[in-house]
Amino acid sequence: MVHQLPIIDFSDFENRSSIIAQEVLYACKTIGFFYVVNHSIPKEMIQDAFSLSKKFYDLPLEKKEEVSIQNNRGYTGLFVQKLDPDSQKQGDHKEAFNFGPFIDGKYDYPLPGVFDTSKDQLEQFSRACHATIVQILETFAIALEIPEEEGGRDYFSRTHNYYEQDCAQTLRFLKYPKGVESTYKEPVRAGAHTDYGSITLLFQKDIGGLEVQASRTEWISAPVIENAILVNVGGVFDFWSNGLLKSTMHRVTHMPEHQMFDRYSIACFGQPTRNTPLNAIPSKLIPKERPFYPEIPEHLQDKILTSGDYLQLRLDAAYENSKQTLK
Ligand SMILES: O=C(O)CCC(=O)C(=O)O
Ligand SMILES: [Fe+2]
Repeated sequence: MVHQLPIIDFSDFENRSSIIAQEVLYACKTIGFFYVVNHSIPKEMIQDAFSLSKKFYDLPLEKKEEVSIQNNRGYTGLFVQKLDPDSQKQGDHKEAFNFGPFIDGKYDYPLPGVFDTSKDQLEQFSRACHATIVQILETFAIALEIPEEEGGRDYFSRTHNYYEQDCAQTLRFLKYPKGVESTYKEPVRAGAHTDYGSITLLFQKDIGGLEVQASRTEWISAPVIENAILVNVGGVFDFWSNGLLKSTMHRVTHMPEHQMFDRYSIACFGQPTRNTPLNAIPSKLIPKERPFYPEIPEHLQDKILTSGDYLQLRLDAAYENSKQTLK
């Protein structure tokens, strides 16, 4: 069993890519989570994103509700999302705002004024996240030894083109408001779940609370590590790789400091463009047989799903009362 999440150094990426790729593959075959240090997203850019997030959450509720979630973009209030519908009575005790991509300052979903006036900053951050996701996708292709004629190290990253019309990357600002114990009775603040996309980047600020499932019965903490990005494999990759890359359950639990302090985090969910078929990956390391995936209906288990099909199945399960149709 893994007792601590691995920390992988991405410095000098071009020269060290094959060593980094082996470390990433090992982490993803075992616990499915790792921290990246010496990544290429400037510290100030991350701090500025957190400041912007706070500015939005400080708005009155009515203002936030004017941009309520539609097509998986926009604001979700407290208790709306239920990440673990089988065991949660109430929804998650958190607020979230989902952004899609920004293309040269343009976006096609409702944005409140605080974000619209900072759209250049948001675009830079969203693209910096995308660049880091691309690096990680390259490490997958290198470690899986995808043949050159199949696309080599670009095999996965070419399906995540930021410029494509249907680029589905989701950037998400999260807030877990302080003082929860008195009003909220669930044992967790965000239910146990696996992510839906390909790769998730998570930025935590000051306050921990995230836990990762290390075995059937044990959870280990994923503490805040200064200047590190926490990375995990999402459901798309677990399914696409026939279970080689693990999309591991995680949750946000109560911690004593949550009484006194709001917890902010930022997630960026990489997602292959929606029409990407999740068909056999050309690598001898990929298992031939696909394991059973409980989140996929019986009749679709052996079918080649597209990335969009997969995402829609997961969204249907998570937002039981407000259907999030993808465009
Ligand atoms: O807020 C966190 O630390 C985790 C959020 C998360 O797991 C998610 O939104 O999928
Ligand atoms: Fe998650």
